Amino acid sequence: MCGVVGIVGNQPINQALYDGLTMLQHRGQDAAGIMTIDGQTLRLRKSNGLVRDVFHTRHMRRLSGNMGIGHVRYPTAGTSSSAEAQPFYVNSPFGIAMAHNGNLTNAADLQAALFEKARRHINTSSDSEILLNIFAYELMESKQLELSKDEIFSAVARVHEQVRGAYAVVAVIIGHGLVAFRDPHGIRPLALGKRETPQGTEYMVASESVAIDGTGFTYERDVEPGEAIYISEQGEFFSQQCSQQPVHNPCIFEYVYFARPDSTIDGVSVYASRINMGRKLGEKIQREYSHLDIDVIVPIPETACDIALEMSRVLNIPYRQGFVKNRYIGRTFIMPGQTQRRKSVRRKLNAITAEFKDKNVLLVDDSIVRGTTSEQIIEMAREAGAKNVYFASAAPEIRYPNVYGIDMPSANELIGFGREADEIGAIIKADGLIYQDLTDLIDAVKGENPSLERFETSVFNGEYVTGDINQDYLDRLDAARNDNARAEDDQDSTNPELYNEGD
Ligand SMILES: O=P(O)(O)OC[C@H]1O[C@H](OP(=O)(O)OP(=O)(O)O)[C@H](O)[C@@H]1O
Ligand SMILES: NC(=O)CC[C@H](N)C(=O)O
Ligand SMILES: [Mg+2]
Repeated sequence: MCGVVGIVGNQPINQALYDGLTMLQHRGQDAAGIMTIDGQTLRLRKSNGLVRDVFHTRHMRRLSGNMGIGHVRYPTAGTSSSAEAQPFYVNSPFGIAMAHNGNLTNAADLQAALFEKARRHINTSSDSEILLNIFAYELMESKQLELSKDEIFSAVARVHEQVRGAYAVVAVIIGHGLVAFRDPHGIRPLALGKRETPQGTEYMVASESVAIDGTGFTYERDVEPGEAIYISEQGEFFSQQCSQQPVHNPCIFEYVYFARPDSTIDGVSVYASRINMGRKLGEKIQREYSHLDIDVIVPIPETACDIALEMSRVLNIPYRQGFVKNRYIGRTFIMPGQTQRRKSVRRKLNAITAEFKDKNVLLVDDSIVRGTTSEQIIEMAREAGAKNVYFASAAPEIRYPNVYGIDMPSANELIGFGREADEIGAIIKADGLIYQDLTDLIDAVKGENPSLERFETSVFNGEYVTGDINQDYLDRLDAARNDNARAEDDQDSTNPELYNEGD
């Protein structure tokens, strides 16, 4: 799940882009990049690493100009090579840079079509470079030396007709302005903000509203599914629905895990939805598991803390922070390899022995994906002296791969694949395992915005909203992107960074 930002200002925006990316760091820890436009020149810095490590003072000085975009990356296609860090750049037409959150499901077909019809070369294995080239190709359709807003919007409409999957995009076009658009299902989030200055209005687009709040902009609204926004260099604002049939299916996993609790996505406060998840899960335990003798509820930091606190209220059982999180270790789930993920759990979380000794503990997490965290945490609770260790997950069993921007490409790597709760419980060695029901999870989010009728819930029920995913597709994805295949790919990925300005 990457994070994107874009700003059209009337003063240098490098610092605001940097600050926005810092507030989106939880969406991608692998690489970061910023591209600005200064007059007729695109200025770039991108590399592997956290935002604070990628941008030093000398890079920030280079990123001049009043308009630009930024990206934090969590790879879901291609490799982790710095050559695939974003934004990507293409020189024709005009000079375009793009940053993308999501994952395309017909990338291979698009790449072949691009070569057939336009002899366009894609230099990396990133789906985002393909998306940029499709957009560039469609902008080429206009034969004028200057693009009108209508030509930009019809180019986005043609992108929607060809591209399948999830994409929330920000792009800048030299001599024109910033374009942002969201796929017709609105799977990945994209928010719009504004800031008034004596020189006029400045605009910001970002994956989450938290980046808008944190940089002194004011959150206005979300970009609609299928909608495109164009803000010219002069600060004129235009928007248009570019899809014939937008159907809103926001990814429910944003609310479970990805997004920060202080963000609002599609009219839903992420924090409030997590409180609702805690309430629903607490009520299920009250209804169906009242025989469990629980002394204490302990969250697995960090995302599950809000959920567990609400469960403690519903169940009237004390909440204790039995694990301390090392604030210098990042999120485990979005790390690129299983070895790294396994090692990180113990480095990241440490038990406070007294909180477990001789107690029956209910551990609470937002989700169980590969089981990396839950298995080790239960072991740690036992080592700390717990009597019985129960485990509750605020998301239902994750049984199916994700193809829309969450790196779960292989069903075999999911602990919930083909297993029922008691089998999963036996593997993670829990004395009891309770999952949220999918209807309750949906109600927890929908309760905050009843106008949301559908969600992207494929990891729980195997229903893929774009309608183009079959078993054959999933088998190919598994073969290409399971952990072993990826380790080999990453070793081979010595591809030079074509457009980077170096260190
Ligand atoms: O079953 P697994 O494969 O271990 O994945 C699920 C775990 O990973 C995530 O935590 P993470 O450490 O990424 O971030 P957090 O600090 O925001 O909870 C999530 O909150 C679960 O704890
Ligand atoms: N998580 C994402 O949104 C990833 C974007 C893109 N597919 C990449 O791998 O770079
Ligand atoms: Mg966690």
